[in-house]
Amino acid sequence: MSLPMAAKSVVDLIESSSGVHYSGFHMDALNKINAGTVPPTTSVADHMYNQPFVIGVAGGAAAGKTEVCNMIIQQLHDQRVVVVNQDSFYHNLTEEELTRVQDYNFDHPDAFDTEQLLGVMDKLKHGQAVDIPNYDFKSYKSHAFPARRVNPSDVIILEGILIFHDPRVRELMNMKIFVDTDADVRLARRIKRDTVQKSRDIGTVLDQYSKFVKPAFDDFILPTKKYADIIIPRGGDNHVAIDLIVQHIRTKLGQHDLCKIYPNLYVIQSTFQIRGMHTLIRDCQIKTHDFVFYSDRLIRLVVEHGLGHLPFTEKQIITPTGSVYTGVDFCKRLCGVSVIRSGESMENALRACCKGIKIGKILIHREGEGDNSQQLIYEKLPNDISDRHVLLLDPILGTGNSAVQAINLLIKKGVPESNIIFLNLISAPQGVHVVCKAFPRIKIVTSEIELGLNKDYRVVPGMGEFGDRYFGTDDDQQVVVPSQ
Ligand SMILES: Nc1ncnc2c1ncn2[C@@H]1O[C@H](COP(=O)(O)OP(=O)(O)O)[C@@H](O)[C@H]1O
Ligand SMILES: Nc1ccn([C@@H]2O[C@H](COP(=O)(O)O)[C@@H](O)[C@H]2O)c(=O)n1
Ligand SMILES: [Mg+2]
Repeated sequence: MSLPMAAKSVVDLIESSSGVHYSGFHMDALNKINAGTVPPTTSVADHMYNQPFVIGVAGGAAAGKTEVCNMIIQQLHDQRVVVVNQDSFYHNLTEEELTRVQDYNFDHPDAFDTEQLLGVMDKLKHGQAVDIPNYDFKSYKSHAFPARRVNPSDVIILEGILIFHDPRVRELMNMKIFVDTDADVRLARRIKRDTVQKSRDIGTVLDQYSKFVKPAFDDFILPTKKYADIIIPRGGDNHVAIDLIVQHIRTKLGQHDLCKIYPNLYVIQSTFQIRGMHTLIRDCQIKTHDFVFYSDRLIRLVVEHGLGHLPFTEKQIITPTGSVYTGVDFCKRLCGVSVIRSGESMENALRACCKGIKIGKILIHREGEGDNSQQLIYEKLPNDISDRHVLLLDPILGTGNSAVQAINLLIKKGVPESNIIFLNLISAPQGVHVVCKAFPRIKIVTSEIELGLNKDYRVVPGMGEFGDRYFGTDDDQQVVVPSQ
């Protein structure tokens, strides 16, 4: 698919994204677009997908790597996380090797099929599902059990004793963790695990340990500790380390690439609740009352987040226990401005948060579809707006043309650019570029960044004509349902 020049930079940007949600856009949607059943967008390339956040977890055998991975997964409960174990890529043994399995070194880098692992990671990073062998430690075979289907995810954890050994594998990782557990503890756990789970006798376990496991740890595993970004002593017992790691991953996942380019763009932290609400209101089949209910919930979150960016002053009060509480006082010089008509859907949430707030209005007419097709029709703003912080309300940022008109008007009225906070439910990258480039000091708060704009300059995946859907005037609206 060829791309217009203007859209290319957005595609490049999206390609390099480190993984926040692009409005639930997935490969099947891309396939439909390629098949012509969904209108193409101005910013879709064949290789567009979310780049997962890849975490490497290395450490000696029985150090607690799996335990650490499980704890990370549990704490990242609102993200799609998948673990890829290096064990899955053990080479199958030849008949001869099988007869003398006690002489086989399972702790040597050559025991693993690293090319296959790289192939799997390449597919996952390109948004494709993969089938990963399910290695059987008892029969030493990688095809004894059915393969495990792994879908592309927000976070991929690559776990294994020698996962830092090959530089090509290391390069895939955004974060490297080394689980550093005392050798005696590792040996004790290994004896227990191998005798109970693998039904091996203790003599065999100890022979393998002294012949291969310990030397390989010293020669190959320990030397990779230097590549780690984080070393976790005591493995899964180290709750502080796990908490810090999870916090870091959350920050990275929440940091959209656009946010890195434009520090004044704030995408609210995605949770299952937020994605669930987006799923509902984006659904073309939803009933008006549900659309309003879930839009209101999301709008409230955006408004609350936006209010958090207002300046504050310190305030001390006395609590009923007679204690002094040092808190903050809300910013009082504040008003809202809604862009008619969809912006009016955000007024209730603003009123609910800011008692008695003044709300002005701007009506911009969209004439034609291209650039510079907007016309200011009406405005009614508080007289003293230049002294106020302004929360500009428009649920959808598309091309950015209306937003630029509205912001220009506010600036003409004397509002300092840095006093404007633009609140959206969804924002197209194109609009973000246009607004942030024209007004680098305003803040944009949004709940999701969209894939882009279609040939009609409509936001996709989008949610249609927001005002019509919210105010129930969308009865005769055509809905394009992509064929399956
Ligand atoms: N913090 C811990 N306390 C007690 N036992 C643990 C702990 N972490 C792991 N284990 C046990 O030790 C064994 C090895 O842990 P595992 O996480 O599978 O290690 P690895 O994946 O590094 O080989 C398992 O049987 C596991 O249940
Ligand atoms: N057939 C096999 C294959 C591997 N091992 C041992 O497993 C250890 C790696 O797994 P971890 O979960 O502990 O990382 C490694 O030390 C191999 O010796 C085995 O015993 N049998
Ligand atoms: Mg393990």
